[in-house]
Amino acid sequence: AYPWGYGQEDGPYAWHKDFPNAKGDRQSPIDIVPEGTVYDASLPPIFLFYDHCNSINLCNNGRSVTVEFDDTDDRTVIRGGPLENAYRLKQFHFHWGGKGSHGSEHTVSGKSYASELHLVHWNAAKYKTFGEAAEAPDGLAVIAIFLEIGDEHRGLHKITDALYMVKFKDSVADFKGFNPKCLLPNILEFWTYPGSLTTPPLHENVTWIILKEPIRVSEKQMGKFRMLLISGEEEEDRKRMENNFRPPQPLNGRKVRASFN
Ligand SMILES: COc1ccc2c(ccc[n+]2C(=O)c2ccc(S(N)(=O)=O)cc2)c1
Ligand SMILES: [Zn+2]
Repeated sequence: AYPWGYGQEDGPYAWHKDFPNAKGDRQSPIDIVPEGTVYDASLPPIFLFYDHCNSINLCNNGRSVTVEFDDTDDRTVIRGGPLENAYRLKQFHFHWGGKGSHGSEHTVSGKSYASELHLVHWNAAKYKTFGEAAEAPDGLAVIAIFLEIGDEHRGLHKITDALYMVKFKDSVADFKGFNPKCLLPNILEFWTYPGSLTTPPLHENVTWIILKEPIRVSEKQMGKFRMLLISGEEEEDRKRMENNFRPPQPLNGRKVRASFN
């Protein structure tokens, strides 16, 4: 398949050549303008049933670092918010910058955050596998959490202390027993809108749920993400994994609803 990335030649501005969805009318991320969102009092709160969740491994796929979950039963699901039924957690991953406060994919009134965490869920009530859901119109729901620089985050330590195990592209390491509930902010107020995957294949089948409250992580913790490489162990020119974010895309009249006033 077309080797896409985030560089000058293979980055977001070139993806349309192999992934026509890139110029679709419901692409993600977007710039969220709070004054332009609609407060929807009928939106139920979002519920994360993560108590029996268990992570399996940590992977460096050359574009991001992901923590994969056992999604063979309904032990780790989200419900409520804009969702018609339960969506099952499949993986989470991050997008980040090279330094400072750039790195998030969604922005709020043009403000970027240092990083953005995506908790990727699939509609297990209607589809049998993630792959099937990933091709279906109501297949995916992603919860996005902004990371800003501040004190170190105790929950994130387990991840940043394990990143050295997956330094190179296509490396995988055991990573069991991690529960991402510890990465949630205190308040689960959110914006929601219909969008897409923010990486190829850019499928336009994602219900986005963006938490308004960021979590704080230290510069040192962010630095450990930037030590990851997009190059494989055997390659001589080592390239860092950083700035793996897609810029905001046209809203095209989509409605962004807010769960709060
Ligand atoms: C053929 O169908 C697919 C579907 C999904 C694929 C994928 C390849 C890479 C990542 N994924 C993903 O699972 C994926 C990609 C992007 C995101 S994001 N950044 O949360 O929008 C979430 C999940 C292929
Ligand atoms: Zn993502």
